[in-house]
Amino acid sequence: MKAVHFGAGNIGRGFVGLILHKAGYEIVFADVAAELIDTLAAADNYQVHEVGAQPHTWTVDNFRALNSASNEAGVIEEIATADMVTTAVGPNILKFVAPLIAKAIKARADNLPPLQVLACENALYATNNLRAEIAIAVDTETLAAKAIFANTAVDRIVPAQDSAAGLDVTVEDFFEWAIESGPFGDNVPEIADVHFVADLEPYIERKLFTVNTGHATLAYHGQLQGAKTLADAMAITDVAAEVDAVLAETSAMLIAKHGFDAADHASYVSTCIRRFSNPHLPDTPERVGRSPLRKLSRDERFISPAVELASSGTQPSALLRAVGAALQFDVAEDPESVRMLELRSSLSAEDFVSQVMGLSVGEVLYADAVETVKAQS
Ligand SMILES: NC(=O)c1ccc[n+]([C@@H]2O[C@H](COP(=O)([O-])OP(=O)(O)OC[C@H]3O[C@@H](n4cnc5c(N)ncnc54)[C@H](O)[C@@H]3O)[C@@H](O)[C@H]2O)c1
Ligand SMILES: O=P(O)(O)OC[C@@H](O)[C@@H](O)[C@H](O)[C@H](O)CO
Repeated sequence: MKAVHFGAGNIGRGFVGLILHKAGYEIVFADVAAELIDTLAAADNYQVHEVGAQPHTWTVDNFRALNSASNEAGVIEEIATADMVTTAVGPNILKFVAPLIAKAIKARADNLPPLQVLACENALYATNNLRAEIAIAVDTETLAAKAIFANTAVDRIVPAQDSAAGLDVTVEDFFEWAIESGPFGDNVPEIADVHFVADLEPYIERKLFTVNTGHATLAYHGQLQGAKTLADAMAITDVAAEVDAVLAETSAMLIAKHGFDAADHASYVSTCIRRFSNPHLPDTPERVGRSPLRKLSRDERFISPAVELASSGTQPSALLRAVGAALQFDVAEDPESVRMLELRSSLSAEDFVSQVMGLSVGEVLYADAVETVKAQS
């Protein structure tokens, strides 16, 4: 079995690559970072160090690496004959990898089973978004015959890596990968570490609105308090209280919407808090808070649950305070942070809320969001 994986970064090598390798796949990493790809192409293996209560080191081998910027044809050829193509490039990058996948689907031999396409990004239904980009270049009949699209929820904290580590990746010991089973019909892939589920929505929403909402809240409030790592931020009483408050709000929303058992959900939340506090994981507010414009958008970790709560008559006060902290995320190396600060000074609070958060005048939460932006001006 062969998988082509776009994005040989942290989650690519430390999660998708590892799990597919353990399931027996040969992996072809495709990335635009020339140095990374050259190093991977020259290596026989790399190691994944799981740190936490149950440390373990895995060796990943049986991979190749191709530069998807300078060798598009090579990547297309690999995808055309692969069983699976996965991505971990960032939700906003999917439109750049889609044309290569589209060309590969068109070139795929009729006698091969459909290509399995999975976007492993932190976003609701990222595979649907990738499919829409691919569909621009492939007719409906070919797409239906030659490809299967499955949404996924991926969960493992992989911090930015020390440059001295080379290809090796340090990751937390926890992981969870849920993939919707329906699109595969009777041919669900055999991947021991994956949880195939009939209905992904509860899993993806629980993950994004617990792990990622809590994580981002910790990063933004923690950075304002001067914390250099996420574990340090968790040790600041006021910051930890904001994380608890935000997760109490999203827990209420998730339990009401998906019918989770309250005790099971409380245990899920406690596990997240423990994961955020992992002292062996050198994670930073800059990484976890990255791309604040994406994180403040309508379908993302703050505004989506806040709208859901406000629609049912609950004031999402902690989520709005987290939004207020996010609006102050000032990291010169992060283009979205720079752009967000420019937009905050060039747009009215009302226009910022419509353009960045996707809320319309008169819509639930609109007025509170405008007040939150004004409070930071
Ligand atoms: N790191 C985590 O803890 C974590 C956990 C779950 C999900 N994710 C999600 O996984 C995705 C990747 O995150 P990451 O932390 O691994 O980031 P990363 O920056 O470490 O890796 C992204 C990789 O994508 C590559 N890339 C960028 N543009 C590309 C293109 N056009 N074609 C091919 N490759 C391209 C980059 O060069 C980089 O190597 C994001 O959507 C993120 O939300 C991350
Ligand atoms: O990747 P982002 O920017 O959407 O979010 C930053 C972190 O919260 C995220 O990468 C987590 O570490 C990950 O989602 C844990 O599964």
